[in-house]
Amino acid sequence: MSPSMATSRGGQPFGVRLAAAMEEQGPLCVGIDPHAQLLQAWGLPDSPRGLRDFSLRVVEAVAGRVAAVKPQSAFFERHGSAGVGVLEEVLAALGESGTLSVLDVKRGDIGSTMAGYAQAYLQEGSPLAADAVTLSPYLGLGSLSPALGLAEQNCRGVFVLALTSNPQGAQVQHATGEDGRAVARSVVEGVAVLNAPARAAGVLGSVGLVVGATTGDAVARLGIDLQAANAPLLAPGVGAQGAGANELEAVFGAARRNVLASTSRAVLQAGPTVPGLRAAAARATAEVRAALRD
Ligand SMILES: O=c1ccn([C@@H]2O[C@H](COP(=O)(O)O)[C@@H](O)[C@H]2O)c(=O)[nH]1
Repeated sequence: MSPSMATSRGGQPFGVRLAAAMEEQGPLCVGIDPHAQLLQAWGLPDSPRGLRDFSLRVVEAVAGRVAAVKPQSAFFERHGSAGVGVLEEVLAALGESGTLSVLDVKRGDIGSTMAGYAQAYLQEGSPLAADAVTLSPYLGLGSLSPALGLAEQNCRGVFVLALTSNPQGAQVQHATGEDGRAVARSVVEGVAVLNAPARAAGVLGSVGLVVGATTGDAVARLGIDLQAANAPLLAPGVGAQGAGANELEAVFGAARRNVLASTSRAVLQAGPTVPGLRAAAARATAEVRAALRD
């Protein structure tokens, strides 16, 4: 890591920085998901220029006002290299604003390929580096080691998919492994081991989990102890997918203080004006703060 970049994160692990941001701004992450329909609704072309206007307007509206912002890589990639260039600009703008970026790319692969992804998203100086990145453990949690190592080295974080917000996820995540544990439970327990040193130090770990706010009673039913994981819990599914305050409280229970609730369309639909977006983000923050913190 270059000394200047290390200094810019104050040498603080991602989990510590996220915990502070959630305390200060409230536990909300706003997603930047520039769907073609949203670009149209905002009166923007479905092109890299429209993508750029859209995304930088969201950054202007919410940076410094929410704990984190989560660009969805797919909506940038669909515009090819120009779209990826816009994603680089968005990540740079978030970095300059001091707002944590969570890049939603759900990467997972083997050995040297995973190391390549890790360098793309977690290496100092990479144009696509984010404060944290989403990862898929379905090639085995151990296959994520290159990303876990680089994230730790650079005070960045990861969010490992455990129980995703989509109903289809249950087919894989609720399945029982050879040891009798559900796959999702094995992932959570593996992450608990990774976060044990942070727990011993009395701070939130930097290896997070994705647990959808739409997952109903799955956490309890599968015998998952989220609190024991000492992990930041990224909770998509709030808003357009139907989850709200009640679902957040029911899904996360005693682990609710570690939750970063994530919503995209529910805020983005309030555009295209900056005040409109800001007001929607403030309403969402108040709702999730009441559910998770009060
Ligand atoms: O389990 C998951 C993991 C990621 N997502 C992503 O979050 C947003 C949700 O957008 P909304 O408009 O708030 O529904 C999107 O980028 C998904 O890919 C998820 O929904 N569930």
